[in-house]
Amino acid sequence: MWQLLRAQLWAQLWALLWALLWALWALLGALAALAAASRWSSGALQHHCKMALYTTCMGLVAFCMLPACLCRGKNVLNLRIASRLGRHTKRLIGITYTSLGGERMSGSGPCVIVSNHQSSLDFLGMMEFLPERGVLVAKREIMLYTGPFGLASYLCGTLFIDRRNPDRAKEAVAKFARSLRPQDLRLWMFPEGTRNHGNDLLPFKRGAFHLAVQGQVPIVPAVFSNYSSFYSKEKKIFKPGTITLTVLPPIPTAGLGASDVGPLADRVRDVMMDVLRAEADKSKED
Ligand SMILES: CCCCCCCCCCCCCC(=O)SCCNC(=O)CCNC(=O)[C@H](O)C(C)(C)COP(=O)(O)OP(=O)(O)OC[C@H]1O[C@@H](n2cnc3c(N)ncnc32)[C@H](O)[C@@H]1OP(=O)(O)O
Ligand SMILES: CCCCCCCC/C=C\CCCCCCCC(=O)OC[C@@H](O)COP(=O)(O)O
Repeated sequence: MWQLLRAQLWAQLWALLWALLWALWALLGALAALAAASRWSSGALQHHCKMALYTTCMGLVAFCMLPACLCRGKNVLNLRIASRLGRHTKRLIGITYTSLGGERMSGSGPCVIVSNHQSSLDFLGMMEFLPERGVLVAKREIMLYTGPFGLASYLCGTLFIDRRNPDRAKEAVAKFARSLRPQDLRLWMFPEGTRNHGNDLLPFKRGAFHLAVQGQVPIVPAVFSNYSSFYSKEKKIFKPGTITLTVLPPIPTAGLGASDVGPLADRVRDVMMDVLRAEADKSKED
């Protein structure tokens, strides 16, 4: 009797899971079709469809990688799975990536990569260019409030920052800095600390630079080209377009201490601003 009940329960669970998967599949197909069709209709519809498609794909990737991640446990190698699966989403939403100096990402050994942050699309850029043993920094809310994505981000060894508690954030940074060299990590961080849609850079937070100095690893500055001409959350546009990541030569931190962090951050911000300015001048000429 009990065995029959258990078998029935399993059968129901499987049926539910299959129904869920089919529903998701149908949802993805519908969103992709709408995103493609909306090319000829209002920009806002296209924006919403593509964003929904992007978020659903990332959620789905997170969901699908969970069994493998749970078996391996918390490990930065799990992020490779997200990168290999997640990067194909670019085709569905019409984004092409190119890079200049991309070989510097993995070639520099353990390092802190700092890049500008224009929108949530940058997560896709990170998946595209993720170096070997890459690991990300994220606000704590991502782990707490994004379901399977949050759990996957935890299992990928992400460094979570509690922005409402800077002392705790600094402690987490100092602890992580000690593992950069021993674990051969390339930590990718947004020194602006939040999204910035403009064609400039916000003042830099200091965490990334303390991390590099404490861990005695170089800083690798990387600049996503400004894509506000084809993607804008405010203007509700999301047309096809190309994003270029320019990776600059590593800036060493060997021998630097806490008092050097300010000038180091200013220097890195300056070289990144130069890239954005040069790109803006070039697109004016074209
Ligand atoms: C498919 C699914 C898979 C899942 C994959 C993974 C998903 C991941 C998602 C990825 C997408 C993610 C998307 C996202 O989530 S984007 C948001 C990500 N957040 C960040 O990247 C955080 C950036 N913020 C910082 O780095 C801040 O500096 C922190 C938070 C650390 C401190 O905040 P605070 O407000 O305090 O910062 P301040 O910089 O104004 O500095 C103030 C003073 O403190 C000094 N100070 C600073 N730091 C340190 C330190 N460490 N040791 C000693 N001192 C330190 C500093 O020198 C200054 O002093 P002085 O110099 O003026 O005397
Ligand atoms: C079974 C699957 C069901 C699907 C459900 C979908 C759930 C997926 C949830 C989340 C996917 C999000 C993917 C994009 C991640 C990008 C993160 C990001 O860019 O966060 C913003 C942060 O930088 C700065 O935030 P603030 O502007 O400072 O505040």
